[in-house]
Amino acid sequence: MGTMIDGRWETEANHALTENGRYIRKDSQFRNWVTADGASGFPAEAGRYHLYVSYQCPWAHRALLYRALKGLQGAIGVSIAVPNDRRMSWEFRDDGTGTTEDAAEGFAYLYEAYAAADPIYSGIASVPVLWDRARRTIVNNESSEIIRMLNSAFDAFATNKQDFYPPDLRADIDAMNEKIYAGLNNGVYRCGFAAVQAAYEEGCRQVFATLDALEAHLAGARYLVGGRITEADWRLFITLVRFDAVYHSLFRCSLRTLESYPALSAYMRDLYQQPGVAETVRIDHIVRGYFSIPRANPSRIVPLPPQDFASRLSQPHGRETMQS
Ligand SMILES: N[C@@H](CCC(=O)N[C@@H](CS)C(=O)NCC(=O)O)C(=O)O
Repeated sequence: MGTMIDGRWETEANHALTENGRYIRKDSQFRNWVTADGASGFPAEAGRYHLYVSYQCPWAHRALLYRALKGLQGAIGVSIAVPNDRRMSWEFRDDGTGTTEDAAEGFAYLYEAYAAADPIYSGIASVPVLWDRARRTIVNNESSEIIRMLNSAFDAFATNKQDFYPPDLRADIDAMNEKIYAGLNNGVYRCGFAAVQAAYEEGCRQVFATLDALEAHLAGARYLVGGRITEADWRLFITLVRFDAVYHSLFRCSLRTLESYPALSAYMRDLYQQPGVAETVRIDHIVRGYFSIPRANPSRIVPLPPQDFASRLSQPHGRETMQS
């Protein structure tokens, strides 16, 4: 898939992904913050910041979701990558399926943004990227931080000022996030990218132990924390919505389908039906992108996307009357 070494894209090079057969995710390297008051050097402004994303990627999906939920489409632009094998890193081109050229900077490939931000950058060129058009640099490439910025720093331009990380629920949200990250968001990757049997089995059991616990919790509560939709729900949603189409099959999360969990699948429909969410879910890009990852699928034959996906997610969820 290639990677960046000293500011150049190297098609044949790869950074180590596993240790003792276990998949290890590296920390993101650009960690600046946009703030409402600009004290960080990156003041929130309309038209200044831009998101580089792919509909395939669950981490990028977090950023796209927040842009839609907060009504920031008018203030923050977006470039949508082609969900291909990333031989040259993520590519920006209109392939007729909803991908785009890069209207902000004219980058053909995402590595160009990383090289512009740091001429000696080494590491993966990942989405999402929050890009500053004024300083021509990457502000941040860590989705968990990008969504916190979109949640509050841009409220002067947001059509929805709802706070998904309210102060009174922060400790509970953080605790829930940790479980969901280890057991699911990253847990499915520990299954899919394990290099030895024992690492895969350990990852797979953790994924389903986490799903089982969430099923029990969501049978008695409409949302994860505090009886309202919070960041924890959105961070769970992006993994659930991919589960049956790619994690169950390609990543060998094989014990059960998500659809066989009644509470979790109704909960997923509930979130999918919130305003603005459905447009951010492109199951065709998700399937094509994951099955184009060479180390996960050497033949790169892409299955046809699941039938009636959007209409099944639009069915009644029956959770409106739940007490908490
Ligand atoms: N920690 C990052 C992870 C982002 C990430 O892993 N993105 C993947 C796509 S799902 C990527 O762009 N990978 C590029 C590559 O592996 O070359 C975040 O949450 O923002």
